Amino acid sequence: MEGNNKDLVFYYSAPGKAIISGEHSVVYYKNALVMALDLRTYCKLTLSKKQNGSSSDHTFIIENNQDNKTLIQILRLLLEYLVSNKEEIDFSTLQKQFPLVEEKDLILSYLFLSIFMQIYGRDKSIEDFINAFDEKISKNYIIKINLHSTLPISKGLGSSASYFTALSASLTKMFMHLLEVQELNEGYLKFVNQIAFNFEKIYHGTPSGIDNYIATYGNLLVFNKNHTSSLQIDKLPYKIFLIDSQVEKSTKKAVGRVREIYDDESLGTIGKQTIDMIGNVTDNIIKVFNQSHFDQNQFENLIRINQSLLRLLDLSHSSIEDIMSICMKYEIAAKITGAGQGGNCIAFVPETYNEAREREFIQELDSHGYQIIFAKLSQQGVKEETAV
Ligand SMILES: Nc1ncnc2c1ncn2[C@@H]1O[C@H](COP(=O)(O)OP(=O)(O)O)[C@@H](O)[C@H]1O
Ligand SMILES: C[C@@](O)(CCOP(=O)(O)O)CC(=O)O
Repeated sequence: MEGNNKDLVFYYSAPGKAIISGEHSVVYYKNALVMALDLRTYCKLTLSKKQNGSSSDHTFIIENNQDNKTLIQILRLLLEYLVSNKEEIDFSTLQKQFPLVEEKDLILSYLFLSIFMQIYGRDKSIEDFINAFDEKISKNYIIKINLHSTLPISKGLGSSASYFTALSASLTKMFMHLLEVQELNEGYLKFVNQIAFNFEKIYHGTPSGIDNYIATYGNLLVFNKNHTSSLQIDKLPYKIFLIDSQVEKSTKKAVGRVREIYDDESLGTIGKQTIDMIGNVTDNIIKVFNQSHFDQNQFENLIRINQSLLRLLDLSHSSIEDIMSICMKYEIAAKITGAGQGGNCIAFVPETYNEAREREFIQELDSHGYQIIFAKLSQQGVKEETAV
């Protein structure tokens, strides 16, 4: 927390991710191997004291680089609605209550108030909540939110989780400060991870939780819906190329398609077996990482098998197939990363790969119109940034 001119700044960032193996099967309680990327979403909250006599209309301002927009004043109405409803509210019910509010504004307000209410304490009365909200926040402060990201959005690299995690991290610290809460029962990171997970559900329906987990904790992790562990590896023996298929994808749709195949009795157990095999491939990849000698050949075979299995689940696309055939031509192991049907592919270019051939590979992808991001593993999950 730093500030100029008496403003207080709460500035946090969270990374995106690339799934090395185990997308989709992770939804079915299999292990997944996931790495945090050095591409992040940054959320800077600036808390300024209101001048005497200023109206309370500008409690909440979202600053984008060019575009300044005041969030509509639904916060109080939303707060009244939330505190008067004791059951868990699903987002579609909430949307019906506030039909005139744009989805993204409603999500942001809901996130803001969810964190406020949890930190203030669920056992308080409606009046307590409203008074605390007015006294500690809306009467006294203007909160500016500045968000920016180095992560491509909606491309299978976990932008939504990185966004929710960075935002939750900053808002949590801000409310802890405003409500004079020193510590959270479950601990700060666990709290942030849980909030980000709840908001991922709004976008994705039934997310496994992998994206928010890696955004919170960073590093290279074996993630399972029931447990997680980190893998200690200083450096991958590969350069990571993230290749954008330029095709829009929807995680909800892709996860739904896999569910259809999984549940389709006319297909027998093909769906289930494919998910089991992806789980198996992932466990074998994890073994490769745990061995004292990293067996590149075995790793690359497993990545190719993984891609074939994802294809079986209808997660490919003609552009993805095109990328795969270029990778095959250059003998580079690659697969979809994230939900598939579009978005990004991950290609593993060995550190020892011939440089001239690597340039040709890049040129060929480029000539087909595919953009590449060269990404690195990030050890760090959510972290405080220095305000300038
Ligand atoms: N920096 C950001 N600012 C605002 N919204 C964001 C940002 N990053 C992600 N989002 C939200 O997340 C959605 C993308 O979610 P999703 O399709 O799951 O992406 P990804 O594949 O990157 O995880 C966007 O449509 C947007 O609503
Ligand atoms: C397909 C899935 O395994 C990963 C989705 O990743 P993304 O939303 O494409 O970044 C879904 C999940 O784990 O929730």
